[in-house]
Amino acid sequence: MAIIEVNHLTKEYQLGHLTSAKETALNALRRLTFQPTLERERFKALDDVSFQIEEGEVVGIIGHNGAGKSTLLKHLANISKPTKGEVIVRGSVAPLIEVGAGVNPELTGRENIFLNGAILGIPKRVIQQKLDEIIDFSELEQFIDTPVKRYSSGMTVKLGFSIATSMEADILIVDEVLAVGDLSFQRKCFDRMEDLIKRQGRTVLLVSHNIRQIQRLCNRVILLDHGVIHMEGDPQKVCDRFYEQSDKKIKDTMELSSSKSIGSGEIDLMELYFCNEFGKRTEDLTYKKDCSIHFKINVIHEIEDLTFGFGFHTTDFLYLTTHNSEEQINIERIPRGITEITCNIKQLPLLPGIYSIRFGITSGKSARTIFYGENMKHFQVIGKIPITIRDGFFALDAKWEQTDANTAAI
Ligand SMILES: Nc1ncnc2c1ncn2[C@@H]1O[C@H](COP(=O)(O)OP(=O)(O)OP(=O)(O)O)[C@@H](O)[C@H]1O
Repeated sequence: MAIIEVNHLTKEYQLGHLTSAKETALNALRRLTFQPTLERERFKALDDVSFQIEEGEVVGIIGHNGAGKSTLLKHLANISKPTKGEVIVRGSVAPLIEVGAGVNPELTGRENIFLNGAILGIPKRVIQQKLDEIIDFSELEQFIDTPVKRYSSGMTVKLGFSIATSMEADILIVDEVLAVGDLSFQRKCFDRMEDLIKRQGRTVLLVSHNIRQIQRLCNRVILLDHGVIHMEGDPQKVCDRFYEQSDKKIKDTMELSSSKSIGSGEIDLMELYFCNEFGKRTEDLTYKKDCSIHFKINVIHEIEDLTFGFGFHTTDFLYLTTHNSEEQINIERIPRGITEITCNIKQLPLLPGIYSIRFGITSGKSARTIFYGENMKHFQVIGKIPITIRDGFFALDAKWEQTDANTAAI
């Protein structure tokens, strides 16, 4: 029998408040005249969600902000009640939801350890045995007899995590906590989670925006989108879908963002577009395929000795290429009117993701700026790459070889 069963779970919240004096007065009048009052708009944070989790499974829940992840965990931890549907949990739950959840601010760290143990039905004697280890892991020896309300949020999470992961509940529910606290503590938490999962075979539900962590720790992933299960199953496939969704979202919002440019007024950039390896206009470039970038300019005054350059940058302005080497071209003279300058790129080395372009034109040895713009055009690089090279921006065209084999040393 599944350890967790979620059947047609729906959670509705009410949107906004009836705060305006007019609305309040109108409702009073309606009540007096026995008419129905104005209702606040309702919306579904979870909409008919069903799934099951077997004992020993490690399930990741991912999705964009507001997708319903925390709401779902709160129902599993019995902190929230469904509007419709049911949640069946066959075992004890150690929830680590929201900073400090499960931790009472009025009590000291030590008292909280006993309180949490008692809630999970763990005998005092057993908690006593675990006490040193919990305090040691939390790195809070000095403050363990201080009320938690005097702790920083990072300290509260350290305490909460140490308690939740030491109590040996059947199910551990963790919301985003691995991203809190200092880096060395995050590392420790991650190692402990791996230990709980791999060595102890605990059932774990994990919410995180750190998709890499989810992929590494979980054997199943649920992708939530606007309160419904968008996809569920193999971590790599589901996380790939999430990356695709995120890339598209960034691209959609990017197209609305404006570019920044300065210029002397002698030249205008009229159009910037890409072509694929077959010379066809495209919005998306493909990793490791040839492509070209086309700059259509309007020369208002004839200028001599021009240098054109461009570079790629990330959407948060990390420059990935300089624009003073191969990305440059010198042109002696361009007449007035519309001209197109094209740069051909062999086997685009940018890894799949969203990028943008900066573009500049200078004149003469002094490199007088004629035009310079950043964020001129956002584009997506697509292509299949192994999941292991998801981070970084470039793939080097490199080959390994063994250049020396010294067998004598063995
Ligand atoms: N108590 C509440 N009252 C009203 N709306 C709420 C309440 N709690 C959550 N919501 C709304 O429900 C939706 C889902 O919220 P939830 O916190 O579950 O999302 P999430 O996927 O965990 O998001 P995030 O990644 O930002 O933490 C959001 O639109 C949120 O504003």
